[in-house]
Amino acid sequence: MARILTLTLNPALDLTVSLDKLIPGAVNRSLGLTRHAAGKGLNVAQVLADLGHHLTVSGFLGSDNAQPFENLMQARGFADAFIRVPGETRSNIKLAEADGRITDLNGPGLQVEDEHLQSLLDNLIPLVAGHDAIVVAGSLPRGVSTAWFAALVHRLKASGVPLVLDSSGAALQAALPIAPWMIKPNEEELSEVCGSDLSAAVRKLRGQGIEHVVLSRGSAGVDWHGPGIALRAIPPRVEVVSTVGAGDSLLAASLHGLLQGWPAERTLRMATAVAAQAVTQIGFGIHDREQLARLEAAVRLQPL
Ligand SMILES: Nc1ncnc2c1ncn2[C@@H]1O[C@H](COP(=O)(O)OP(=O)(O)OP(=O)(O)O)[C@@H](O)[C@H]1O
Ligand SMILES: O=P(O)(O)OC[C@@]1(O)O[C@H](CO)[C@@H](O)[C@@H]1O
Repeated sequence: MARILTLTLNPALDLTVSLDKLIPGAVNRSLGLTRHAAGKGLNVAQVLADLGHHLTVSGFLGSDNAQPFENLMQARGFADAFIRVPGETRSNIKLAEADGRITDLNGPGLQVEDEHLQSLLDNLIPLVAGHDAIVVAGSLPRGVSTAWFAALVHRLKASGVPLVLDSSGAALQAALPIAPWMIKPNEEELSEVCGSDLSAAVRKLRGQGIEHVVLSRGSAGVDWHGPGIALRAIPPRVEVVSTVGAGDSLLAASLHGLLQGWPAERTLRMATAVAAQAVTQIGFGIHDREQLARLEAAVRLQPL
């Protein structure tokens, strides 16, 4: 199995509040609260670990509330390469309604100073060569400029290790010209940075050297454009508990199939099933192999 490095510059404690129906401006009675150490790169790492890979996880972590993250890393056997920064890692609030609607309230994140940026580089760059793939995922905390981020992505790409990127807004925009090996935007993220003609955007991105564009389309499924690959996957209907992390699960399982050298159809079928399973749960990872096999059998694939 592969050694994979994930970078979560802006991790979060996900506080998921379950409630029947959200009425903004009213006193709402919740049904329950769950708390997970999370953030896109860490979520990806959990799915990859369940698929048998060895993980190193990096990014910035607030030293005042690092315990849940340290517990996760220890329980999962992740190599901890996070740089500690004074303060608290943000808490992101997810309001999960009974009909499956999710409202995200994501915080801005830690204040990162120049010394922490330097520590991250000093620590991360020597690690890169020992890995088979790098995943850079999520937003940027305060103090991390898009220019610094782009320079980092550039260095990671120059290492020659396959680089996967999942970000949004200005960070995504700044990193696209560097042409990561694979990107996984959702439709909204791609149209925000490339305009509303998504087919033209995908053609342009592929033309500038991005090998795999995995475009996630929520409950409508996934379009995957790659070398000799133009495939759409339509997931089976599932009972939605929380869509948080569905994109991370899709990315992780797609990377798994690619690293295993599987045919595109097998990879996309499995990744779509892993993502569909993710929406049936709060939290991250593959917990029910039988359900996964049933979901896989029910994924429909079409040429694009
Ligand atoms: N209701 C659903 N039923 C089945 N599969 C779903 C559903 N919602 C999402 N998925 C699967 O999860 C994938 C990722 O979802 P989405 O496009 O919402 O990603 P995302 O916005 O990056 O998610 P997140 O950032 O919350 O991880 C979709 O491409 C699809 O395969
Ligand atoms: O604010 P970002 O970094 O864009 O996204 C953070 C986040 O919403 O992404 C994950 C789901 O993909 C959650 O665990 C986490 O709270």
